[in-house]
Amino acid sequence: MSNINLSESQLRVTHHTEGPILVMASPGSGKTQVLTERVRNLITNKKGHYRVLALTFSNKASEEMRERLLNIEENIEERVFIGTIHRFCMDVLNSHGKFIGLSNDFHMFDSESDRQDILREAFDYKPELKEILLKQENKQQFIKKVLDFISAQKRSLKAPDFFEDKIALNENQSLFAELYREYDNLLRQQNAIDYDDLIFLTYRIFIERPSITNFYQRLYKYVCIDEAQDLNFAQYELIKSLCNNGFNNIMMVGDPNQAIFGFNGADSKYMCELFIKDFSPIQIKLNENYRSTKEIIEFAKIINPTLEVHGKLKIEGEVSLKIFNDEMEEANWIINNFKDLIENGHAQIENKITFEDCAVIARNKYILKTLEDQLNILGIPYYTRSSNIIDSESDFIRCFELGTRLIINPSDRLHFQHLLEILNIEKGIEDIRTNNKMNGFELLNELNKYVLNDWKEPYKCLLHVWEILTIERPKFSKALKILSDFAAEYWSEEEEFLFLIENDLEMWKTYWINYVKQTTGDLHDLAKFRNQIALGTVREKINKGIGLLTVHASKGLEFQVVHILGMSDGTFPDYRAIKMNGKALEEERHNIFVAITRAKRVLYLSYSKTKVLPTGKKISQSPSRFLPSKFL
Ligand SMILES: Nc1ncnc2c1ncn2[C@@H]1O[C@H](COP(=O)(O)OP(=O)(O)OP(=O)(O)O)[C@@H](O)[C@H]1O
Repeated sequence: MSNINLSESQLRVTHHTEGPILVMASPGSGKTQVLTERVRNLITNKKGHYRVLALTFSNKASEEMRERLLNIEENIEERVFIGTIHRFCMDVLNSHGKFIGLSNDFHMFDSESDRQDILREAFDYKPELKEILLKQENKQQFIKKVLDFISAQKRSLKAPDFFEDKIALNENQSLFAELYREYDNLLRQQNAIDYDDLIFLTYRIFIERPSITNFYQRLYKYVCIDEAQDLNFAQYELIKSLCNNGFNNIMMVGDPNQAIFGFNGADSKYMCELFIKDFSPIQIKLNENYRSTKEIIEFAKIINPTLEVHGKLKIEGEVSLKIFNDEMEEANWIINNFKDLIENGHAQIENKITFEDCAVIARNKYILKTLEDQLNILGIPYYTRSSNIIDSESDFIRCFELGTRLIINPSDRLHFQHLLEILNIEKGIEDIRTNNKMNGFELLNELNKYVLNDWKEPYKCLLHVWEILTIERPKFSKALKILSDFAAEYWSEEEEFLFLIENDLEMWKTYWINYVKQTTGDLHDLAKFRNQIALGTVREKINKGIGLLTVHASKGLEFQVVHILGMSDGTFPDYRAIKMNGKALEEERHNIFVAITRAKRVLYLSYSKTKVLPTGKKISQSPSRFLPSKFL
């Protein structure tokens, strides 16, 4: 049991067991807290062989919930699935993907560049399509447009064949529909799926295979969904398809004022309107704020006048606006202020302040660049929370990584091509390319014949390692040790090169350790490991130093001191949203609302009167329209 005394309304939520429930609550009111406590109650108080499905919005939120629950029992995973909706879908597809034609060892093409390469291949496939691409003035933009279209279709749960009998399509729509079909065919030929497929294909399983849906309903007696205001159509329909046939122990928790994923098709109407219409849940509101000081809550009310919230902290706190001449002055002030707070403390914060208590939040990561550069120069610790998949930086480990992809999935032509590019092999491999009878290791072994001088020795080591990963159960740590020993000797004179390799190996070691921690002994499997990397669940969790966060990455977090920089019109709110107005501008208001409500005690906001654009042009800036006039 946690040592927090829950309020009466919070207890109503945590003690609720049967039937649907909707908890709509403001920032800092304890949504995550009650969700975790309810899961704890469900798994400790009830008897029977069921599990709880707790779906969170980010890996970070799952980790937090898992950590809070770990003190109940060690094998918490046996009683509850805690993870993102994408991770849950990955599990369903791993177990039941074959019922909709996926092979057991399917692979996820996780990066945007992989998707672009597949689409380029689709253009190459038919001369008439290639011609259309060649005619485009901005090919990159066109490719992006097609990929956005494909994503949008998958998010609307429309398969390529949806367009087949549609006579009314215009020329452009027919072209995009054809590209969608080709793109999906190419993915499947390579035994791969993309990120959007996770939801879409799982939805198909639940719709097309009632016996599987029924199995999940019996397994998971209770479904809990955090940050439900950010569900999109496909995610909502997926949850609904899982909870059909009278299964209704579903809980949604969220705050419509914090809906900030509109660009992803998310809309709080799925929680606020459709969930109510489809499930008739009991509704509980939590309106007490346990996080922030009075001044911060007052400021949040100015940004969002509809906010009904009662602050529980008696402390005043501080909110102030700083105006600077340029971005460099702004960055230096932030750094000096943090140094001062750490050295001398703050009247509104009783304990000593550490770098980890402080965060800087911006509308997007580019706004943080000047500050990040300065922190690097001064050697001040900071971390960012990027959602990007990090590739190995050294060619040697990148080859290792690409080879392991081929071991998992020999049909993966895309990454085979990337491997050829690094090894600089252009000719002579047609017979390997077209031979689809070889397994991954045989393919890599065959490639050995074509490896050129500089790569001969390193490739021999790679082959040895790949063989270990193929014939034994994956001894991943042993493989990394062999690579490390080889590199230390072979590149002993090339310090810089060796440094990159060691860094990459360190990263892979962490990934593997985190993966092993998350799975039970005999399930370790290279394909599943690769897919967890793609989902970001095994990434290194760094939170040492000052947090440098975008608004989206700051979701659900809290800090003693928050500094929001770049508070100029056009930056925050973003100029595109200003142009679009309406819903887009309203979502910007949600963004600023999320950012300010991360602060517990002290909140600084700032903007600079001038800014230098990437073109080198200097422009002047005016304060954000969201800043209250009493501040200016
Ligand atoms: N009853 C309570 N008494 C004291 N502290 C509480 C109580 N409920 C929650 N808290 C604390 O308040 C803070 C905010 O809680 P939590 O993160 O669960 O809020 P939230 O509603 O999920 O916030 P947000 O939507 O802004 O992310 C946490 O530090 C939590 O431990």
